[in-house]
Amino acid sequence: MHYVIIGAGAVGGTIGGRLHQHGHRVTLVARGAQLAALRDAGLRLATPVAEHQLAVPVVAGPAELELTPDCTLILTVKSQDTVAALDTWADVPVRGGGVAGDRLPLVCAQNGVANEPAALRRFAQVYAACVWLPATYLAAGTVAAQGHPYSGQLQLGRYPEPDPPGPALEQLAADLTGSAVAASVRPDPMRWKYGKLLANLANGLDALFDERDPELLTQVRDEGAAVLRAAGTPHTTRAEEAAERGDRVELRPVAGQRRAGSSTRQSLARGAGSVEVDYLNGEIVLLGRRHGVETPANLAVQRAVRRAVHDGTAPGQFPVAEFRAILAASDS
Ligand SMILES: CC(C)(CO)C(=O)C(=O)O
Repeated sequence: MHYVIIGAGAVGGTIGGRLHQHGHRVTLVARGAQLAALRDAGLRLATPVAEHQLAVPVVAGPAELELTPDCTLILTVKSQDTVAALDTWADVPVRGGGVAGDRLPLVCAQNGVANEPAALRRFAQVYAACVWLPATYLAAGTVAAQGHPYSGQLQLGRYPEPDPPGPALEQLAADLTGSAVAASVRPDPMRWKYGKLLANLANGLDALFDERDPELLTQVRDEGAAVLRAAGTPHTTRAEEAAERGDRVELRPVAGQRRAGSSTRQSLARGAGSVEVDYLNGEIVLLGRRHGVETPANLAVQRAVRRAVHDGTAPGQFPVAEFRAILAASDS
């Protein structure tokens, strides 16, 4: 199997680096400074117990890579970049005939629940992966993965459910687990992804404020749960997720590094220009509107994070009074 990891940030870099480190064929797809650094010096993957310098092949896009029938595409870009990535890859010819969208499996290893339906417009074989993988993009070419002894945990399954998973997925789960990323094949991956969506509603708050406001956090999660109830959408519980993780993925310090917070906070910190909030708190807002449930706290988080991106606000520094005003306006 040749794993093509589209998006070489913290999650893509860790998954790709771990697979490469354990002898699997991997190509990373990167852009900008990350591409230049990876081409120049390879990937530096720091873990709680070691630092690995990995010469993982990297490309800028399909023009530099021949797709073959043994390729599995793993999408690890942020949700707001999914459609562009699908546009780039779906029509790429595969050696022997046909194009990627018809011939190759595509795994959505991303936060949120909007990627799989988008992928299904362009790819016939779509898989959902619920990813719990605490990692930090430290600098171009350098990623720290804080999970130990496994760097992360994935629940994988076919999309739409309950189609049978297929050999590519079984193989991926085995290869990941053998590469320090614990993975299991499930009949209900979207149930896991909706559960994770509720957890990820904290990402925006973590990006906005240094101090955690437990009431606000409860409010965004309660709204999320109410919306999923109204929609009749099953989701895993936090207890179920914690039990599943067990002691397989313990958070441990990586020498000299402090965890840089949620992926949304990290995007804001590096001035990424866009963040995933429309697909996290914004997904709850969308579902609330569809199902007649008010979601003022999630709407306020979505609006405030978008404003922080627009204004270039540093992570944690969003003025509380301004947030309260946005919340009051969202509540009316
Ligand atoms: C909680 C975590 C780190 C797990 O992967 C995550 O999903 C995120 O920060 O977006």
